[in-house]
Amino acid sequence: MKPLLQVRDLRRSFYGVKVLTGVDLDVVDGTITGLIGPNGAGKSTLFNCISGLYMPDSGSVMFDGADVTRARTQDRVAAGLVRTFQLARGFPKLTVFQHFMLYGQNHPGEGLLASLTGSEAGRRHEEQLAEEALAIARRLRLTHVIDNPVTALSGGQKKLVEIGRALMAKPRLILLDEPMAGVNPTLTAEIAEHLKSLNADGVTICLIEHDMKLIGSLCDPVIVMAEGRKLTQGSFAEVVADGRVQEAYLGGRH
Ligand SMILES: Nc1ncnc2c1ncn2[C@@H]1O[C@H](COP(=O)(O)OP(=O)(O)OP(=O)(O)O)[C@@H](O)[C@H]1O
Repeated sequence: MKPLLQVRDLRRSFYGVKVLTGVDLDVVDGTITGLIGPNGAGKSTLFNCISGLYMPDSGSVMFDGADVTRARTQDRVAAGLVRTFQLARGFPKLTVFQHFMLYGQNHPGEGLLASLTGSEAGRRHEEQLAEEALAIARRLRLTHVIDNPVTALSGGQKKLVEIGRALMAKPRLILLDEPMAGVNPTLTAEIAEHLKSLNADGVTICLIEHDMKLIGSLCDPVIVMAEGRKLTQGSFAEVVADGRVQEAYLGGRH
C-alpha cells in the first residue's frame, strides 16, 4: 500500500512548549484516515505543518514522493495537498459561487493573468472554472444556495462549502479539520456520504474529528495522537480497545 503522505519525526514548539514531539505517520493512497486524540494532542498543529501554514522546527513531510516540508502552501495545493479552512477565515461576504471561483484560481496552470487581462484564453478559463463550480455545487447539493452569501448558510452548509472550495483545487489528499463540528445530525450523515463518495472517486481523505461514531463508520485506519506524537494506529475497533488509548483520553480530561 502506497503512502501518499509520509510524516517523519515532525517537531514544533511554541514559545518553548513542545507541541509536536516527533510525529511519524503515513496516510495511504485511497484511504479515509481518521486522526483522533485528546484535546491539545497536537492534531491541528500537525495539519498546519502538513499544509504549510506553520513550518515545523524539524522533521519531514513527503507528499507523493516529493519533499514538501518547506514548500509554499500554494505549491502544496498545486501538488494536490489541500486542507480546508473555516469560512470565517476567508471572505464571509462572498457568495458560495464566488468562493468556489476564488479557490479555483489557485489551481496550477490556470491563467490568472489571462483571466485578469480579459483575453480570449482568460474568458475560456473563467467559463471552465464556472462549470467546475456549478458541478461541485450540484454534487454537494448546494445549487439552491449558490448565490447566497456564505454568512447566510447553516453550519452544515458552511462545512459543505469548505469541502467544495477544497475540491476546486482538484485535490489528491484533503485534510479536514472537524468537518462535522456544529452540524446537525441529518447534515452530518449527508456530509459523511459526500466524503465516502469523494473517496470512491479517488480522493484520499485525512480527517480530525471528535465524533467517535463518525470516525468508526468512516475511517480506516484510525491514527491516535497523544502528547504531540502518534500513540498508535489500527482499525477503529483496535484503537478503542487499546488500553493506552483509553489512558490517553482519561489523562487528557480537564
Ligand atoms: N500558534 C500557536 N501558538 C501557541 N500555542 C499553540 C499554537 N498553536 C497551537 N498551540 C498549542 O499547541 C497545543 C496543541 O494544540 P492543537 O490545536 O494542535 O491540539 P489539538 O489536538 O488539535 O486539540 P483540539 O482537539 O482541542 O483541537 C495546545 O496547547 C495549543 O495551545
